[in-house]
Amino acid sequence: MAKVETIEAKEQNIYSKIEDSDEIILETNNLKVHFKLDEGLLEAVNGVDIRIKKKKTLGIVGESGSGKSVTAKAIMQIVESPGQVEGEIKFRRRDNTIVDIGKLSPKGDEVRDIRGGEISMIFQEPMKAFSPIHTIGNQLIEGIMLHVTKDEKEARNIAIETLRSVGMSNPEQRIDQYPHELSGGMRQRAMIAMALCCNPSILIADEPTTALDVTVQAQVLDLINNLKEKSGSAVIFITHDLGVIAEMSDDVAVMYLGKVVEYTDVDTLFFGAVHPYTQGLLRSIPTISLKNQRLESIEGTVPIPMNLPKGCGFYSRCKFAKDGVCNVDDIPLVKVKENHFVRCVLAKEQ
Ligand SMILES: Nc1ncnc2c1ncn2[C@@H]1O[C@H](COP(=O)(O)OP(=O)(O)OP(=O)(O)O)[C@@H](O)[C@H]1O
Repeated sequence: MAKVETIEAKEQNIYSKIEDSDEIILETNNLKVHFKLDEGLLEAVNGVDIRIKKKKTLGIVGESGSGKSVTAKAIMQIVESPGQVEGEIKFRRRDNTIVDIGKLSPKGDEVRDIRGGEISMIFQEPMKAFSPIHTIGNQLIEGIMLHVTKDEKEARNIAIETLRSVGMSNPEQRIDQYPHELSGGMRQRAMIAMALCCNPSILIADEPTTALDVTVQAQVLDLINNLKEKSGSAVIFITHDLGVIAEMSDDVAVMYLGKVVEYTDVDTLFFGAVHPYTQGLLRSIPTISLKNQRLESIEGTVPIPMNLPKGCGFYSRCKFAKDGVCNVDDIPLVKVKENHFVRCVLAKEQ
């Protein structure tokens, strides 16, 4: 087992920084999103550091409630009230200037310019992305005219070509249809077209295939992979499904209770995971060789991130948890080897 360096990751400057690497297009540093509720302070995202690299996909995986979607919403500056965002969200704009999205006004011009134009998002449910009272074309053209060209005819042509590129048949006619007139798979394609029509530097896909049947799911995943190759965009792919992570990701951040608990490249994740939570997720994937055996699942559920005790967030569900060791202080993310970081005090013993 690799030797664990027990110095806090950040102190060692384990990640290269956006200023030092042309490869990095977005980085978050100590990103926090808290909701002040009547019941107490809900710490949905609690100190997340991620790096998004050009032409690469970062998969974010974890069970429901681990803070994946709220992390994405913070990057887009679309966290609902009463959410408060803290920490840095440094983004390399097309002109190579670096802005801290977290410091921009969520309703200001610069955020609007970035959102939809340079960073765009696709959701699980396409009806969320479309207005039901306007045609697909009107909605695509509006975005293109805001970010790409003021010429309506040119914008319509770009919209048609983008619909064609995502595999929409008959785009010249489909463009004038309303969202409810399209099938689920076609609506998903239209939403991807809307996200891509301005050629974003980053595409955030939040469980984009969960609601689709298996064949359409595979087509949509292929589409995202192909478009990444063609357009050079980076992708943040959010899912609870490790099978999809294997297919889509270059790097992976495993999230639990608002924190990244393991961060590494996709091969190391599948063949050398160290965190007990990641290992539990891996044991719950069905495989052909395990066809007749019971799958293990991680007992219990992700707690609500409110009034949390000190120590490891996974303590209450961890098979290896040690009283007096894991429940004393907050656990830092440590480097186990190059490009592999784990938040577990027992990582060394495993
Ligand atoms: N608008 C909000 N107000 C209050 N709490 C919220 C809000 N949005 C999210 N949360 C809480 O923040 C935590 C993280 O939620 P989030 O949606 O990011 O989880 P997730 O990992 O994306 O899960 P899922 O896969 O179910 O979407 C959860 O406890 C959730 O209940």
